[in-house]
Amino acid sequence: MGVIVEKKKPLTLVLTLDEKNQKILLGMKKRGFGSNKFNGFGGKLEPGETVIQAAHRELEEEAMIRAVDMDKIGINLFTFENDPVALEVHVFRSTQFQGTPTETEEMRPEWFSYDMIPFDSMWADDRLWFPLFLKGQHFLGEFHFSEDQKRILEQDLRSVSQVPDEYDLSQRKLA
Ligand SMILES: COc1nc(N)nc2c1ncn2[C@H]1C[C@H](O)[C@@H](COP(=O)(O)OP(=O)(O)OP(=O)(O)O)O1
Repeated sequence: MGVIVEKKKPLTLVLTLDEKNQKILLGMKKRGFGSNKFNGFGGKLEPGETVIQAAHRELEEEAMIRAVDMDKIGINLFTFENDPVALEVHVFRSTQFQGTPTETEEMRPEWFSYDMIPFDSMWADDRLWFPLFLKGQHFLGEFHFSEDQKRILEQDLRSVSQVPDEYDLSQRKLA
């Protein structure tokens, strides 16, 4: 079962929706972790930064847009075979923004219709939690990946009424 997790690293992930036209803004990651995959915009926290501050900053840095609203919709805890550090990814849903999505050093933004989301070119977990996300349902997920980061070996996903500030490792379902 799962892996022994010694610590977790918080990260942000912002997904921007055009609800009127039923479209989602994704970015092709051009470098680093998850490169050559479409994903939302986000990354690590800088020293002294809160999760929400990091979410806004990363969206501005990677897509050149400023979110007007930001709803924390879920947390996904990712573990990998033979790695004691879990990634705690705080997922945000934004429906209004200022500016024009623009290609940056890290990401190439592109809009996709809800029914044409390129799951084959995304992380394997995305097709599992996106349906909850698109419906606006709050969730907590755990995904345990193979060492090569390609396959999900175990997973747990549940709707919650409220998303906690952080993922309580003592409550892990895959422990
Ligand atoms: C493992 O499964 C994942 N699925 C999804 N959908 N997203 C994930 C997964 N693992 C990580 N992420 C997200 C979380 C972040 O938004 C990015 C990774 O951020 P990165 O490591 O690139 O952080 P930066 O601060 O931008 O990195 P630089 O140091 O390169 O600026 O992926």
